[in-house]
Amino acid sequence: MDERPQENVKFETFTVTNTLKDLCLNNNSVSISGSDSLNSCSNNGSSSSSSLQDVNINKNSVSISLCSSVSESGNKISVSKNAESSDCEESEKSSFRSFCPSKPHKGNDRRWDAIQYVKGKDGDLGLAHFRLLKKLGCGDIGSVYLAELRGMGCLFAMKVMDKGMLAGRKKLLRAQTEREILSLLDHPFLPTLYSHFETEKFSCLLMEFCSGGDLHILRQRQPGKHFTEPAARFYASEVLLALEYLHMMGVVYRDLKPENVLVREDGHIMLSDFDLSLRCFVNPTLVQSCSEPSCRISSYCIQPACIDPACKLPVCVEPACLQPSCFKPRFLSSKTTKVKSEKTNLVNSDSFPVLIAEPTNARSMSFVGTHEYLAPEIIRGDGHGSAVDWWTFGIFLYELLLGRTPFKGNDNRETLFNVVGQSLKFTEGSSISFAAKDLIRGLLVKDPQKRLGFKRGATEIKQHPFFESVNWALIRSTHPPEIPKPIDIPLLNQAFKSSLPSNDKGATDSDRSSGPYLDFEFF
Ligand SMILES: Nc1ncnc2c1ncn2[C@@H]1O[C@H](COP(=O)(O)OP(=O)(O)OP(=O)(O)O)[C@@H](O)[C@H]1O
Repeated sequence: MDERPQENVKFETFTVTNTLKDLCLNNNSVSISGSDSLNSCSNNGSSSSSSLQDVNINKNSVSISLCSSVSESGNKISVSKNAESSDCEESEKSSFRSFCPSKPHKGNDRRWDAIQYVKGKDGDLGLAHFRLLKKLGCGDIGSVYLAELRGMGCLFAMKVMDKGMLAGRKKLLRAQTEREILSLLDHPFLPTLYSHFETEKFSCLLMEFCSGGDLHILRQRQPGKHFTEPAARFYASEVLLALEYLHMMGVVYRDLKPENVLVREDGHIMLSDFDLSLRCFVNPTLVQSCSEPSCRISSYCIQPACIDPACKLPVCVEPACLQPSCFKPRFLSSKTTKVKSEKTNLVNSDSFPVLIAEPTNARSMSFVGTHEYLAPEIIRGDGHGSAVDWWTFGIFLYELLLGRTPFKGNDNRETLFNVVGQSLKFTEGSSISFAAKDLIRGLLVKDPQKRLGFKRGATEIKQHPFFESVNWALIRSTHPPEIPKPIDIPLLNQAFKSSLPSNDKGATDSDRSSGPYLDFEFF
């Protein structure tokens, strides 16, 4: 199996956060509720110019020297190594119906009900409520286990993080960011955070379990180690919808790669791993878009529209044009006047309302991602926004279709130089369609402002001929290219028992999991 080096790089300078709790769009109204918080922001638009001067990378460390006029300082550098399920037993207990206002799409999910039932019965959740069946994998900030909620027959993926380790390795903020982002999400192709609980030693996230492995593993199993075009289109279109939703929620994902795209038991995907994501300020702005005279009123802002807390913009809504065809919700910052006016022009040139939800003005100077997937603007240290996700989407599609990434060098340093300086090439004789190549070329444009998706976000990409056959509204009903084998819980239980050390074989489940100091490494 071809292994990608498991390092992610992270060079963090600042984080702008936003808590957009709920964005609700329907035919007649746009309503946004939530609270914005600016946790720490030392750069919101200050000019910066950097060039890659020297990059030294070895197995365990990354050091980057930037010839830079970026004024932010105090930078931290850290290098990281790197189903929808029917598994719940139908039981009387699950007739307990939970109300989940923050995740309206989970209303009929039995796992919610099971969790609520146990919480209602026992108070808070704890490790003793679960039987850990298997270690699914291990990331930079924790290990993920397949966990069964005792007596309910529901499977979950439980991410367990050692709080001492997080504090010692200064990863508390990463863990907190991931948790905050997970708790915002309610989308079919993104993970559901069912619960979070703490023990004295561990912080545990309870998420949906994906039984189909990840797309990296699945790709290796394909003939020629690449997907057919219809299969690649299927996975890419679901990922695109997930990215679109994330951008709407003010999250720039920044870590797209096949390893982070998990396959649910129904064959649809789930994007995972948010600890490198950037939360940024989203500024929903209603912009007129129709040419009817009644709509010729300037932009509407429905929330103060500035990253800078000192900026006091009026809250204004002009009711005369609150018709569905008359506005487009946009997320724009007052800091990027040029971008804003370009976008407004673009919006006005369209005849149909289009949802565009791009925090393209968000700027981070962090050096994060996986080398082969890093966008040129991240490597150059130019500052980056949501367009990095469209770059990584291009690399992702290339890898699904061709079985390798386009700029891979002999080592990480060469890879980074290739990303910045080498032009895109397709393997001689590769049989991918013109539409696929054209889409990849549009996405892998080195200048983020000229990249497909920069101006109108996912909408622009969805309209590309490569996706012509995709019915976006019914994508969840599309038959996936592959459906994983169902999980055999009794077999897992048996494997779990035989994996116990011999002197533990007589121990009951409750013996093993009741204490707060459960040793997670015994698997
Ligand atoms: N919901 C899930 N269902 C099934 N397997 C999962 C799930 N979440 C994570 N995994 C598995 O657990 C492994 C560890 O995941 P985790 O998100 O902690 O770290 P990672 O993806 O390796 O990256 P990082 O180091 O950046 O956190 C993954 O490789 C994945 O295979």
